[in-house]
Amino acid sequence: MSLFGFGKKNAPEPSPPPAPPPVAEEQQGWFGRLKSGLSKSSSKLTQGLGDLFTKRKLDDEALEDLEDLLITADLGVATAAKVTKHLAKTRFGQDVDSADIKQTLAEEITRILEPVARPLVIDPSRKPHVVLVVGVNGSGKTTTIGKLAKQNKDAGLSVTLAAGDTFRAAAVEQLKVWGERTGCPVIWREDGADAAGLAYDSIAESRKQGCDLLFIDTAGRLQNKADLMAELAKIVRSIKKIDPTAPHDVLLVLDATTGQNAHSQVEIFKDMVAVTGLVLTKLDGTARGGVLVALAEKFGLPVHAIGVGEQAGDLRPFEADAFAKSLVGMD
Ligand SMILES: Nc1nc2c(ncn2[C@@H]2O[C@H](COP(=O)(O)OP(=O)(O)OP(=O)(O)O)[C@@H](O)[C@H]2O)c(=O)[nH]1
Repeated sequence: MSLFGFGKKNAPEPSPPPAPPPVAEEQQGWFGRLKSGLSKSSSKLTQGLGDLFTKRKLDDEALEDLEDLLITADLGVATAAKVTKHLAKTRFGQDVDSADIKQTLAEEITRILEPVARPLVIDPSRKPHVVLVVGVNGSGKTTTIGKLAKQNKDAGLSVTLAAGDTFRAAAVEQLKVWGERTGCPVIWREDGADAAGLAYDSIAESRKQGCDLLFIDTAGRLQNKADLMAELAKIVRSIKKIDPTAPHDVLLVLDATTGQNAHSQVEIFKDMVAVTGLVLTKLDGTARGGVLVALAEKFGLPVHAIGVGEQAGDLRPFEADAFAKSLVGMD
């Protein structure tokens, strides 16, 4: 069973996987990494809460201060209003301290995140299950593909990578490095080749090889929105010519350090292509991790995975409760 929750049918007998670490140890390790990854985001909130609520009556002024703090922590106006409204209903007039607020905050954030915390489900019987990966330059698309390829390969699936960013030789090279690292074949063309043609060929080739899962990387030049839109539309048309049911997933990779700018990226890409889910990267390098909560509240798109570092193990399925607790700095 993969970390990303798929089942495998008609597979050749896999070699026995290395013994996994005990579940508790493994989860603790990830929770520790998640917590330290989100420490910049959580310390902003924790410090703010500590300053506001040493011991304080929850009156209108306190609620207003809290709402402002949540907005500055990138949780978004709607989420901040929702959380403070809930607190006003349940605790108004009571003496509260920062631990009380953290607890309630974590519960509210979990409630908001739970509906969007959904793993990427791969159906290997599609041969291949096609995942188109989109996002602006530098958001972490190629790295995310590499990490997902490794995890799925380790789980026993055959995985192919297609270097659809045919404009940047460096992007193709980077994907080839991940291909070598993970032992996954990479389908690529010379600079400037037609990305839509490459996408078509990569499905044909994956079919021929009986490959379970295909990731198609794309260029993300937002400098010219019309060109990018035309290119993505052409890629999707081309994919559908060979498999009308594909792409089976369209992942939008967002760099969390861009904070509120992530909202406009979702709007723009949703206009261009039918985005089915999000991956948020670089949550380790930012104090703006709260933006994930605002995105969940606003768009309701599934968040499949989050990245808290550059190593393959630093991308994991998104879990609402662990994220909420880490974000508010709880153990
Ligand atoms: N700290 C940190 N760095 C990350 C994470 N994910 C990706 N990166 C780094 O971000 C940089 C950009 O990632 P890429 O995968 O090249 O991004 P891209 O979207 O493919 O970029 P283009 O190829 O320019 O379109 C690389 O240096 C990655 O190592 C993460 O979760 N945390």
